[in-house]
Amino acid sequence: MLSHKIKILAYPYSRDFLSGRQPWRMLALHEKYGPAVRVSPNEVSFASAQSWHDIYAPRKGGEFLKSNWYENGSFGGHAIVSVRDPVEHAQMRKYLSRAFSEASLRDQEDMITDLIAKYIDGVGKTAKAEGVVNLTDWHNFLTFDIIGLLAFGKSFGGVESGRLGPTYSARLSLFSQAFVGSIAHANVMDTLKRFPWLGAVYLAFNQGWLKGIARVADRHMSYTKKVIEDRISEKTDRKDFMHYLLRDHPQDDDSESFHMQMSGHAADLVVAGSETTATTLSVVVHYLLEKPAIFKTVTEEIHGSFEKEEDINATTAAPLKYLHAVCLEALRIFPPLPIGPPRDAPPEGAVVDGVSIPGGTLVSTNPCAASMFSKNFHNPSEFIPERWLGENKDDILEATQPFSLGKRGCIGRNMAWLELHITLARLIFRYEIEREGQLDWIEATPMLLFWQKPNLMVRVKERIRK
Ligand code: HEM
Repeated sequence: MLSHKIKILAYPYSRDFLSGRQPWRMLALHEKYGPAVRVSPNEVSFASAQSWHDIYAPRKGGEFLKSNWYENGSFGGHAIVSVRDPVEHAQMRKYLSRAFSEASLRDQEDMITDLIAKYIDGVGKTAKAEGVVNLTDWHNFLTFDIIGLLAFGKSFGGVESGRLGPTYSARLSLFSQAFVGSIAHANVMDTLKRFPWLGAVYLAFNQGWLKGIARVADRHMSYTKKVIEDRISEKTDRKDFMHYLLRDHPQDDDSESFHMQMSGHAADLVVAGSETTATTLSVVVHYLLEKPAIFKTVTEEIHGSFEKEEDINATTAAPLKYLHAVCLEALRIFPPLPIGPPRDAPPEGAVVDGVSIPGGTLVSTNPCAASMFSKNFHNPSEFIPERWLGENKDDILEATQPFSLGKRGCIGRNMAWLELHITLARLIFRYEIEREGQLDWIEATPMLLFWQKPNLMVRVKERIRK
């Protein structure tokens, strides 16, 4: 039995999920009912620092494993993000870790910086030609290009063309269309699983639509597999992810299952590593434009630290304390992964944040709710980088865990930090940035598994350095 401490709600969880406002509805429920809320018959949502620890950190006894929600995606759940079996995952994580080690990141830094330099130039050129630039697009170009280059051996050509030009549309359009399709598929399947009876009725009336979505997901898989086969047969000494995966993967063969697994990893890396980083970049710029005093402080920090833009690299940008605090605050106020990563309670049950949870119950910590809960942060809707600097007795900082934690925590967080630090430091070093029009970021950003980001229209002008 679920502990008496939590209320049972007749809550239209999946309807909210499809409406795009689910993270904010979850926050409202937590504000009303507390840090543990039972959101569907077999599911409890949490919003506390302790729950992050209890559910996701390594623990003695049975673990909380990824739920069957992860099987909704493509490649049948046998790639790094979606695999559920802990033994299979540990094996994958071990050989993937080498592609994400400090040494590998150093090998990859030049490739990443080269794309960031193209992004910086491209933003300026577009502003000159068109007056305004949509930074949301440019952050997508940049982060998809970086992961494209590292995971597939080919950038999508976004920062080079700066528009849906022939190379870009041929590669990214197909991929992103397929990507969105596969996410929509995952979303619908998730909703149907929660309400099997309703699901059966729904499916009976919507066969064509569902088949359409499944076809797009299939296209995603075939396209990914083709690109990976090209990469596997390419002779190159480029130190991209595939270099390490092909070197360290235990199965040294040319079989269909080997190709499928490499394709699955590459697809998972694109999904996990591009949208999330692009969201953070846009959220940082949005809030800097909202808060001129904060923008001024971070600009002074960057200008006080560098003489030339080329001096900004992973080693020199990482110590910029205020910039780092700005990024942490962006990750708190708008967590890039908007859903609570779902886990099954171990068969013998467990205690999460003081609540007894029976075996098999679906649990998660909701990132938005935990990051914005008034019991965790003072003025939670205010963008205050100072929370992350010096002593802080007002906030429970561990309540926000944008990269999650434990064995299934983000393997790419060092790479994400590298991208955030260099990109933002170089952008702010080179340009004065002004907003064009108005934007309420939270209102304008629905969530459909990933955030559907609004346009971030800005004017940029090269700074004249004294
Ligand atoms: C700001 C940027 C990022 C954020 C906020 C973020 C967040 C997360 C979160 C919350 C998880 C746990 C997901 C879950 O339990 O379902 C995760 C896992 C993961 N992330 Fe990231 N991520 C970011 C960037 C990246 C990058 C750049 C890469 C790769 C290039 C990456 C690769 C992965 C992978 C492979 C996993 C699955 C790890 C495993 O299960 O062993 N992420 N990330």
